[in-house]
Amino acid sequence: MDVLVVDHPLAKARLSTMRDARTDSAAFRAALHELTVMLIYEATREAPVRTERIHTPVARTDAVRLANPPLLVPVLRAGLGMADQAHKLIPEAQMGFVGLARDEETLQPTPYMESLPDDLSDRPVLVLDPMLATGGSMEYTIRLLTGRGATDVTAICALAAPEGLKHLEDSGLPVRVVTASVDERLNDSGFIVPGLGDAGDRQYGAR
Ligand SMILES: O=P(O)(O)OC[C@H]1O[C@H](OP(=O)(O)OP(=O)(O)O)[C@H](O)[C@@H]1O
Ligand SMILES: O=c1cc[nH]c(=O)[nH]1
Ligand SMILES: [Mg+2]
Repeated sequence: MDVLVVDHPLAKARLSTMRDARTDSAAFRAALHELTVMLIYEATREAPVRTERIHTPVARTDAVRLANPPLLVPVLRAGLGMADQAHKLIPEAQMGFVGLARDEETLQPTPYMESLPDDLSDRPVLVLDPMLATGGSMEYTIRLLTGRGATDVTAICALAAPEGLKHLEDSGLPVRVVTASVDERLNDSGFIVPGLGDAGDRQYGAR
């Protein structure tokens, strides 16, 4: 499985703000917005493009556009904090939504919302979720997508745990991961260490 770690100093700085327990909700959301721009920018570096001839005020030249704009899929709640920034970078993208809440006893994802196009064949998909912990929520989401024909899925995460990456790799699903950090491990409660806590609660308050 292809894993790209975006360890640019500016990405590390935003992630450090998110990790710091003193960072309040507004500052946490702002840092996630800025980090999302960097993650999407790197994730789409090799995206196929098409060209068309345009006129500048001075001469004719080639204009470059994405050949096949992706579907963006934020995983609620925490992934909502990445949706607007991703959409600003790729304004021609469509957006689907998946709502999952991890059961904190069993660590299994409980679905509560799904709004996706029926046919995703030939369409790249960017799944937006800041946290890849056990990998259960991402696996659930990717199975929804591959069930609709998706074959080109990229998971965009602020943080990934080694356990979650292994889980996805073992699943055999067609996914690439772009993250700002692969952290040390999960703790006994399934939280990423050192991590940043609960990314949903830190943006929106405790459920
Ligand atoms: O890899 P996993 O072990 O499945 O954990 C990761 C999931 O946990 C968080 O969501 P959470 O269930 O806390 O919901 P929230 O976004 O509403 O807080 C996170 O945003 C992921 O979706
Ligand atoms: O560390 C973690 C693990 C799962 N979900 C989170 O929001 N944080
Ligand atoms: Mg949460």
